[in-house]
Amino acid sequence: MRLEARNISFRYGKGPWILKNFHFQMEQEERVGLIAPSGYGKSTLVKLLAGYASPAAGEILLEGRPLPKKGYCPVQLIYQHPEKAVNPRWKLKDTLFEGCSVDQELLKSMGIEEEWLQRWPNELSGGELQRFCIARALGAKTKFLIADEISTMLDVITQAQIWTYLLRAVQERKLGLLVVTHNQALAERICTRIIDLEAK
Ligand SMILES: Nc1ncnc2c1ncn2[C@@H]1O[C@H](COP(=O)(O)OP(=O)(O)OP(=O)(O)O)[C@@H](O)[C@H]1O
Repeated sequence: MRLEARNISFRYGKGPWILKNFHFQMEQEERVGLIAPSGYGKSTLVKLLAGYASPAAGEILLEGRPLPKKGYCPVQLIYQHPEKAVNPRWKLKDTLFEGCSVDQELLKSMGIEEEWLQRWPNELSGGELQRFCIARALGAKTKFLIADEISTMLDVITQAQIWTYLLRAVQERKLGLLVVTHNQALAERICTRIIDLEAK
């Protein structure tokens, strides 16, 4: 299965063009690293790829078709700040089961303790909360995962733990993985291909 941005252009309102006639494609078998200096449009591109925004021109295609307009999106985006990606007024069990059902085995494999489900988001550490967000993104219909600077705010031990869990899930479920990072060493370690937007 292929995820593709075909000749897309995008700008916020009447602002400058962030992406102009831009092409990107990756296969489900790939783990692609996307690197570029701050402000180059990495987060904008992944928002478009996951269907959170639409390009002004061009198309986002999954296996040659537009992303579904309703229901579960097979391209799931995980953000840098997990606390901004969950509703602070919902207990974690409600957040987790909002989009799709998540099986117990998956929770266990992500190191999520059942008791945590009864807690509020601010009662978990950043690393624990990020694991929730990853588990939430791993619905049965997910085909591509996009990780947008997901470990930047975490200490190195928690970073290693997060990537171990995530890469195991990607391998087991044969998901495509797109990793947005400023960390070239991380990209080289986990990715099968690296795209440098600055060099494009
Ligand atoms: N909601 C928005 N409204 C207006 N401009 C925006 C918005 N979000 C981002 N931008 C602008 O779009 C450009 C690209 O931003 P984007 O966040 O995609 O870059 P990035 O490469 O992910 O940067 P970083 O590495 O710092 O996260 C920046 O100039 C930014 O100021």
